[in-house]
Amino acid sequence: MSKIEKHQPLLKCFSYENISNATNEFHQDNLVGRGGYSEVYKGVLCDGETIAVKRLAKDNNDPNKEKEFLMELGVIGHVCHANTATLLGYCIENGLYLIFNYSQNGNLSTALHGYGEEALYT
Ligand SMILES: Nc1ncnc2c1ncn2[C@@H]1O[C@H](COP(=O)(O)OP(=O)(O)OP(=O)(O)O)[C@@H](O)[C@H]1O
Repeated sequence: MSKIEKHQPLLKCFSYENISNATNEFHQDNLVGRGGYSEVYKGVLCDGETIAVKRLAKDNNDPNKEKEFLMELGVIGHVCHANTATLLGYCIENGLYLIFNYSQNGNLSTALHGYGEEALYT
């Protein structure tokens, strides 16, 4: 059992084939956003569920990026809010990936800034 499976037993471990098929091999048409160290792609799973796949940029010069990814997995995995996308799982094949349900509101930051300060307290 991997460290991730041990600490996040409720998260699904996706195969690379699964997320690659869902995003049409990470086609540029499916690119919906860029973060500080990642790219986010929209995808559709076989069962029709729409997902957002956050792909950690391949940058071997910065070991902190992998640490950040694992931290996000740990923190977001426990956050539940109407305006946040739910973390469904991860993939650790051919890179590092976080899989969220696709949210029209984007991510937590977009939701908070988009809806004003009161969103922080509701
Ligand atoms: N679950 C989601 N559904 C739809 N769009 C999303 C989702 N998650 C992220 N995005 C889009 O991707 C963009 C970048 O993602 P995000 O903001 O999570 O990266 P970041 O946290 O700013 O940067 P990083 O995590 O790489 O440091 C967002 O602004 C949003 O447009």
